[in-house]
Amino acid sequence: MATLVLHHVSKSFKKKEVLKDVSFQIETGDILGLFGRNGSGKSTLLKLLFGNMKADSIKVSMNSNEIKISEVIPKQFISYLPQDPFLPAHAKVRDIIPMFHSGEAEQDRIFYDPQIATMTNKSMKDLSHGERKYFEVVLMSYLPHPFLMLDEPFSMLEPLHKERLKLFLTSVSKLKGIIITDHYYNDVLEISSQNLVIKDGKGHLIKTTEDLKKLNYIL
Ligand SMILES: Nc1ncnc2c1ncn2[C@@H]1O[C@H](COP(=O)(O)OP(=O)(O)OP(=O)(O)O)[C@@H](O)[C@H]1O
Repeated sequence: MATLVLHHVSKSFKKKEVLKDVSFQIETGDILGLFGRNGSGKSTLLKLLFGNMKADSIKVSMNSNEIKISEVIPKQFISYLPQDPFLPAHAKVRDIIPMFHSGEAEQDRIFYDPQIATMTNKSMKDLSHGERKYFEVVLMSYLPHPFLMLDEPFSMLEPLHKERLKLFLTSVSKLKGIIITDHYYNDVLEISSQNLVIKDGKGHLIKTTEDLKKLNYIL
């Protein structure tokens, strides 16, 4: 069982204060849904936590010990799927799997996933947006990191892939804590155990779609 606590993160871009005060705590077994309108700071929050963008202030604890953000990647605390493509365009799916997973069992799980088995000979550039997303999520999910952050994993997925991915992420969450930000809020709410809306730079814990209305995320 692992616990990740983010205390009071803040970030401004020049005079624009995007995040003023956002905190949360997640544990193995949790799926945290992260919502907010376009430009509210969701992707920024994930980048600050991963360490590929510098926060103005941030405090993170892992299992009650404060950690440095610079430790997140080398110590394999959190894996992160960014919104934009990050895998080499000309590399084939079958060659990418062993780049991320040296264990035979993990490789086989990914190779023999029914959706991925049909694309192993294709290069990343030849996958559709939905095929690429599905592959990236599965690739990241089998990493050993106790926490996983997914930026828009459901974007452009066909309904069948989306349903499969929800089942898959629910099973992955038994072994790790997951943070998902996605505007497909109904899909996220279906599998999440906690939900946070970022509005005016602050985090608001919510429970229902009614709360999303109150925070002007939906009508
Ligand atoms: N590197 C940067 N330099 C300047 N401003 C930035 C930078 N990155 C993000 N921003 C600004 O910070 C704000 C938050 O951006 P962010 O991408 O985190 O929003 P988001 O909530 O993920 O939005 P969306 O739902 O559209 O993906 C936006 O106004 C954006 O323009």
